[in-house]
Amino acid sequence: MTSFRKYKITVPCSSANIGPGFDVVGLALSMYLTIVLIISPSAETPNSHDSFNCKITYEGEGKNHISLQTDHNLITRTALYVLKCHSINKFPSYTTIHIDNQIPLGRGLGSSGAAVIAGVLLGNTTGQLNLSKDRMMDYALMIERHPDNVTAAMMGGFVGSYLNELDPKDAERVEIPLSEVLPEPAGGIDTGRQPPKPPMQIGHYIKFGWAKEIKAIAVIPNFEVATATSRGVLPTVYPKKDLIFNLQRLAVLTTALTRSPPDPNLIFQAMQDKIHQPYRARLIPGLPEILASVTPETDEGLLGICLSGAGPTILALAVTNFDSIAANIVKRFNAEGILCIVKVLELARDGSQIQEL
Ligand SMILES: Nc1ncnc2c1ncn2[C@@H]1O[C@H](COP(=O)(O)OP(=O)(O)OP(=O)(O)O)[C@@H](O)[C@H]1O
Ligand SMILES: N[C@@H](CCO)C(=O)O
Repeated sequence: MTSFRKYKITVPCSSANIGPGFDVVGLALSMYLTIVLIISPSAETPNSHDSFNCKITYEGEGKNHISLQTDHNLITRTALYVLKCHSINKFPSYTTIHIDNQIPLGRGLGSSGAAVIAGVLLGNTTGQLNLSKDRMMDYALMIERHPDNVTAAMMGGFVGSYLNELDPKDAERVEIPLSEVLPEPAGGIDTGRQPPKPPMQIGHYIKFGWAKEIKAIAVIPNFEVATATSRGVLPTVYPKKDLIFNLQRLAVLTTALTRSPPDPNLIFQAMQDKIHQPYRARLIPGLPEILASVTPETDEGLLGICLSGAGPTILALAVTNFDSIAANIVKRFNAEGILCIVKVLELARDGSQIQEL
């Protein structure tokens, strides 16, 4: 019989790209997705758990539209994928999952990356699989195929990562619940076959330093841009000069952000991008004007400014004057008729955590 077990899973939000590092760098920040997991020998009420032995409750961002159905919800679909790779088709009876999500959805703050990481941790814990964080990353990378958000959310801090190329046979298996095909449950299809275990060490990462005085101001508009849409507007081929532009800046940026005191002139220029932000401007009213007009000259304390992940959130890195920098960005969005909320966030150094309660 199952013994009573209770855990808390905590996963930070993340901001990917930081200007030139498209699909390469991610920054874990202090806003969290939290799950309280209870595995109990009995159910409080009869029939409260579904055919996967699971009951989900939810509060916070997405409360009114995130599916609580175990085979649709990204967190539990991911956990089921991890379990099925180990020939386990259900959660242990009776599993109750309470999700508290503070990360706004579809705003460029890594909500799906956090959900995928939470799901992998959930699968590992419920299946008692004892996977290491490095091995769990392989599962996360099979689902979210760009490593920037998931690596930051799992490992914490400011990270750079690259992926090994997947064998097309592994990449195309329909049992894998790809995060960007949501909300349609087109991935994670139950074919009766065991899904493929990910190859070992799909991803490789390195944690950079981070100057302790730098905080991240997230200006979060009140509309969503799905990552799939925001990737859909990008070209498939780039001019060589634009790639060189980004590579030069990224090489400087990863070290510039470790230096105390940080140099605003170096960082502001090193956060410029020609690979994704210009193309995404048509999805985000006011974006080019905001990125060009909020500078270290106009706003003392500002180091650099960029689109957070796939947008529409604007991320400003700064050392002082957080409120006035935020107000300046909000004012420019307001002029486009867009309301925003603001969060001043710290680096989340530790990444995802699981704690037995
Ligand atoms: N806590 C959650 N529980 C279940 N599903 C979630 C959760 N958070 C996000 N998702 C799923 O991920 C989708 C948002 O993912 P999307 O990749 O479009 O944006 P994002 O991850 O917030 O932004 P970005 O990837 O640019 O940082 C949501 O619409 C939802 O389907
Ligand atoms: N690097 C990704 C992050 C969003 O998930 C992008 O910009 O599309």
